[in-house]
Amino acid sequence: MHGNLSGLRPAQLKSLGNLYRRRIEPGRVGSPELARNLAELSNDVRREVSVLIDRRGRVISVSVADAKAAELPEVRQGENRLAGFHLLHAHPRGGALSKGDLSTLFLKRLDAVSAIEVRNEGQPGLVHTAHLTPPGTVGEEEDWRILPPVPAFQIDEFDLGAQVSALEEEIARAASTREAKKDRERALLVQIDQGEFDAEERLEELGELARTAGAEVVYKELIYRRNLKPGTLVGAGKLEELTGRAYHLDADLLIFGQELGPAQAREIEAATGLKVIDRTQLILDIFALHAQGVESRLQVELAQLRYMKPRLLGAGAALSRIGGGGGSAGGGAIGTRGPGETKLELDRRRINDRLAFLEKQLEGVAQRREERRKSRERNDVPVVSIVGYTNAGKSTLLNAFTHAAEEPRRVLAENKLFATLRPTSRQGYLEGIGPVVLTDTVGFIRDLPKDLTRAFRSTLEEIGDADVLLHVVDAAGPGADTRLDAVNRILEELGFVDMPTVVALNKADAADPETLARERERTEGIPVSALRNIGLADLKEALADAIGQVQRQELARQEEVRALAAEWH
Ligand SMILES: Nc1nc2c(ncn2[C@@H]2O[C@H](COP(=O)(O)OP(=O)(O)OP(=O)(O)O)[C@@H](O)[C@H]2O)c(=O)[nH]1
Ligand SMILES: [Mg+2]
Repeated sequence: MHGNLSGLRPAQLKSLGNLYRRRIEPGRVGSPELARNLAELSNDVRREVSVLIDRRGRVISVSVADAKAAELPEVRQGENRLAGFHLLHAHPRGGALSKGDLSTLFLKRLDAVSAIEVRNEGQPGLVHTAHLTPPGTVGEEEDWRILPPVPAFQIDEFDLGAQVSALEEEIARAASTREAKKDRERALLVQIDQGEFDAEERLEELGELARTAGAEVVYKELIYRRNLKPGTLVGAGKLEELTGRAYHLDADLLIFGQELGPAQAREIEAATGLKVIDRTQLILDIFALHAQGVESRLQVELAQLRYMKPRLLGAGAALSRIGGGGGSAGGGAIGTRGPGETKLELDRRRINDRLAFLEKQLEGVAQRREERRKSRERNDVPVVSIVGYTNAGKSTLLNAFTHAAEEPRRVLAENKLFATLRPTSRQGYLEGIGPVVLTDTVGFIRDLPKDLTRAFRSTLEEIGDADVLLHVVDAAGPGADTRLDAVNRILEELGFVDMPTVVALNKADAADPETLARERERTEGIPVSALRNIGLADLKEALADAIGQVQRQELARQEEVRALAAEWH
């Protein structure tokens, strides 16, 4: 027996215990006799009394509590089933199904919930029953259907068994059509707005990230919260609402726009029954999908493991949560994909070994890269590093600049975030300068996850080798200025301050003229379209000027050194 039993007399406890002996006809809500018992008892103890009945008509649990607090076994019958039992309880003060009753029905996937109104003298009055509606119900329909109330002596007339079978069939049918269509994972997106000016843009960007990771975004919401709840960030009520939405939109993935702590993710997952991933996990997942070549794969795996390590510690549940997916970059569920061979199913001890191994491997790769860099330096060819926000058009611009329109010289450019992870250098030519090396590299994003920055350190450091930076901005998308600032902030964090920079306002063909003019004024950038070959001559001229200036400064410096040396001799 469960619930608040304090102050109950032995006789009352005995009567409650006797409820376990009651059996009803399978597939019915209850029997008139059981309804009478419950009403009497509830009246007697002046509290709600609940019984849980399984599909064979047996009472499996008795609680002196309302529906929300009633003891429910923690069984999940699989995605396509209901819980396999229904809740019957008595309201000592009368009244129909409460909000708590209905949300328990929904969240616990009960077969049904029924409330017996208790009249004076403990007589059972009307019985109110509700059951779930099929998933995918849209429009005005609620998550549940409330049946017309019946008097207690007719409680056994409703065919609950038939209703449950029909509903389960419906749920299974929806699931199998979805399976057959091989749909992409359907995701709900949530961005918490704490008053940031770019909250809207962040939600938009989260959508782009989700799309790139292969999810179908079926719902997005900006949730304003001045103060975050420690456990669930948004609070239990909001999570209930999201659970309902997910059910009707047939989604099972919930993506948060902010990084979730290990305990938070687990708590939100437990409350919603959905797979929960955060923005960092999503970005890591995209990197895992796009990683090609030894170095990028090592880097991505390192970043993933570092992110996961604290999330694996001390939690069996978390381990299965993260380890569930496939190991290949192509397959597997979003948030669980890993690069290369390694499945992300390592235990705590092996993680440390693997981390040490990856770090060592990367050191080796970085060293070889360093040697290559040195030999290039000796060549004295000026280097231009193309930097910018992800999807700004860096790779497209490199292709346009180096006339590398054909395979195999063409570098991959596509409408996906983080298409490029590996720095690629191409030889180009600038009038008045001669041959130059142009290097395309991994794109930036605001709040770049720290684990990624660390893992990609050697790749990012190469940016600093450039004589001139070519900062590519997508001038067509919303918030060009925020993205430009975000890139500058990251460059600063990486220690690249005061590097000679030329700004290219790309996608000018698609940009709104007003925005373009404003950005031009603000950044002294040069409008171009890498895709349509517009403005490239101007851009080349600006680059040549910048390189020329760097070279003149370098000459002057060498001159000074020579003069100093001459003085000393
Ligand atoms: N309209 C328009 N689209 C462009 C232009 N330049 C690039 N794009 C498109 O923008 C998308 C991203 O281009 P990429 O060159 O892959 O961008 P990136 O900066 O290398 O992106 P990441 O490597 O993912 O960081 C592609 O779909 C391009 O076709 C342009 O001048 N105008
Ligand atoms: Mg690229």
